[in-house]
Amino acid sequence: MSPIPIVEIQNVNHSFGSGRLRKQILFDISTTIQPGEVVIMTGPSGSGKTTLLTLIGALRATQDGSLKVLAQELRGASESKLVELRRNIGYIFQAHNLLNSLRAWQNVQMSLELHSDVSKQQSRAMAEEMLASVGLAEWVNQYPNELSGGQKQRVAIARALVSKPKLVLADEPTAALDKKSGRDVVEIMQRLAKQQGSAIVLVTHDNRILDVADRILHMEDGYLSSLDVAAL
Ligand SMILES: Nc1ncnc2c1ncn2[C@@H]1O[C@H](COP(=O)(O)OP(=O)(O)OP(=O)(O)O)[C@@H](O)[C@H]1O
Repeated sequence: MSPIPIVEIQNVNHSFGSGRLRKQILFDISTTIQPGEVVIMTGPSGSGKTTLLTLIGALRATQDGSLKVLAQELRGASESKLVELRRNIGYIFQAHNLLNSLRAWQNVQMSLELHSDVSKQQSRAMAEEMLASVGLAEWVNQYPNELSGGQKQRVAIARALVSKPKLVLADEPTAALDKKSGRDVVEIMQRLAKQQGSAIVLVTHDNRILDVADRILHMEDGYLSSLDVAAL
């Protein structure tokens, strides 16, 4: 029996605006993402990548077609279902939104607070362990302002992964990083995804990291196609 897909998208269309200003951005998108898969989405600016990522992340309403995440249909789902689902998704977005008044470990611990089955003591230990696994064992007590861009991004990754989400969505996670930090960051994500059996969907313009992908999806003018990884 094949595993239950993490993401199942069928014939999704998406438009912004209404009336004469209505503009279709996504056209007939279909794809399936399996547990443990690292999927990279590339494509020119404005082609619709972030729109699709936010649809998958239950951050905007699915208008047309079917979009299932962790076997839950998002189209027509109630807000409470969507809130529940979002707890199972790790988000790593470009502006890492760390809270400057909190230490690194507290920023990571925050995302465990939604999980009522974890005690404060446990969640601190889990946060510190996750920071260690992204190479920040010595930095758990620092505030974001005391960290470099690459280190902040690693804190954001630790925060997204500490609750072991089944799905991780990352929008340009390496954009602000130098070559080595960018490489480190995606390799950490890849390793943790494989260990935890999570799926990762990563939007990037950064050609240097394409080799971490199991599959590359290319978006062009709102249409999605698969690129052959072996041919790259
Ligand atoms: N809230 C919105 N209202 C209206 N149009 C929008 C909205 N969000 C995005 N768009 C438009 O949808 C199109 C696709 O945008 P999207 O951000 O998905 O592209 P992208 O491929 O992620 O681009 P980039 O690589 O520059 O981030 C663009 O033409 C954009 O202007």
